[in-house]
Amino acid sequence: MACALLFNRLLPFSHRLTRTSVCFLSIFLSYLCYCALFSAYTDMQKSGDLTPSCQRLLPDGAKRKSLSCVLPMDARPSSVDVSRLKTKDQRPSSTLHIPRNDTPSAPVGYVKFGNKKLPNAIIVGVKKGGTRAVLEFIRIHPDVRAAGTETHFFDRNYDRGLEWYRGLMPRTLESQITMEKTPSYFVTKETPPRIAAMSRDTKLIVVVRDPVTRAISDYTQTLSKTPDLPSFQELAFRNQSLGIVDTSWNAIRIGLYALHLENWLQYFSLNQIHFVSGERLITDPAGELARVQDFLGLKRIVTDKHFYFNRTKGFPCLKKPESSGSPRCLGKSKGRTHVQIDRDAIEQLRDFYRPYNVKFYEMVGHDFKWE
Ligand SMILES: Nc1ncnc2c1ncn2[C@@H]1O[C@H](COP(=O)(O)OS(=O)(=O)O)[C@@H](OP(=O)(O)O)[C@H]1O
Repeated sequence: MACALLFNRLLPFSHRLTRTSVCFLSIFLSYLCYCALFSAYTDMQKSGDLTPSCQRLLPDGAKRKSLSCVLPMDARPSSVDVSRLKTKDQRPSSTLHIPRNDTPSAPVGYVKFGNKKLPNAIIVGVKKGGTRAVLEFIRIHPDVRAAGTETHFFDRNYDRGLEWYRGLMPRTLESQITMEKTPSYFVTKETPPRIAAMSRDTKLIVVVRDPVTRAISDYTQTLSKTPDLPSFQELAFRNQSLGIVDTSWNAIRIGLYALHLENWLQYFSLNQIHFVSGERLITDPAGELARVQDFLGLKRIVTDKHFYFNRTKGFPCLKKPESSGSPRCLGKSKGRTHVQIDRDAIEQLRDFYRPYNVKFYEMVGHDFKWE
């Protein structure tokens, strides 16, 4: 418009026809330029040419710390072939799924790498053995990601199917291990064949603890939720004066490790199962974690420098990460003061468990020294 007015004032009428043609021509040329630019931009989006911004976050060698890749919000396709990412380590398993509005927790401008995979390793037990500590300690390893809650898939939720189970897992890069822990698996008869049906290569971790202490810990937890529970002795013995133990009580039954292990060995070989000492996990967490990392085929990254002994808690806790945050101890339900049980009852239970413990030591080739 401004162009037309200017021309009207400055030039005589005879030239107006030519001027109008020039105006139309320039509008038409602008339209052509706009079309060409727009189609090039759309092609770039379709081809997923997002490499430059991802590469800034994923330099060679920066293996898997960068789980997010910053993309401009207006250049986000729903699923992008990441075969263009330069190195294998930069690539998630097959496709880069970029969530849309169904991930409200993701910060604006960020997308997540990786896929949800079925677990490669499961902490299958034992209840009150120290399973939470092992999971929380191993998951600080950059090559490990874990489901936060106990899924109970193989014992209570099996009917929901493997896709439901997979949906509970965190996203992982191809090189990362997916883990979960559900301590009741170890004593559930159906679990070993079900895990074997998912994958015979699944690595299994069992955190074991003196079965007498474990039973008292289990009872202490139940009592905290059910204050009118009968006494420990009433539940543990059918006849205490005759020393007859009630093996139908779960708190006792769980500690018969040799019996449960026999069931597992029908489906898995011993070298697929790693036993963590619940006692040493408290006195030497770094040593136990070194063995767990070896078993999982991981570089020993979780070491002494990650732990400190918290005197108030009476347990090892995780040190403050370098970047930010605060030191982390497990919650109040871990490391409770145990209910006092009389010495005779404890001695009777030790006598009861001894042959089962010895059998267990023989089976696994390690003496846990529960005396
Ligand atoms: N670092 C650290 N901090 C706190 N607690 C620790 C730690 N390492 C091992 N433990 C022991 O873990 C016991 C709880 O075991 P679980 O996590 O397997 O319990 S549960 O089955 O998930 O309820 C818990 O048992 P209780 O002491 O009887 O409460 C602890 O003894």
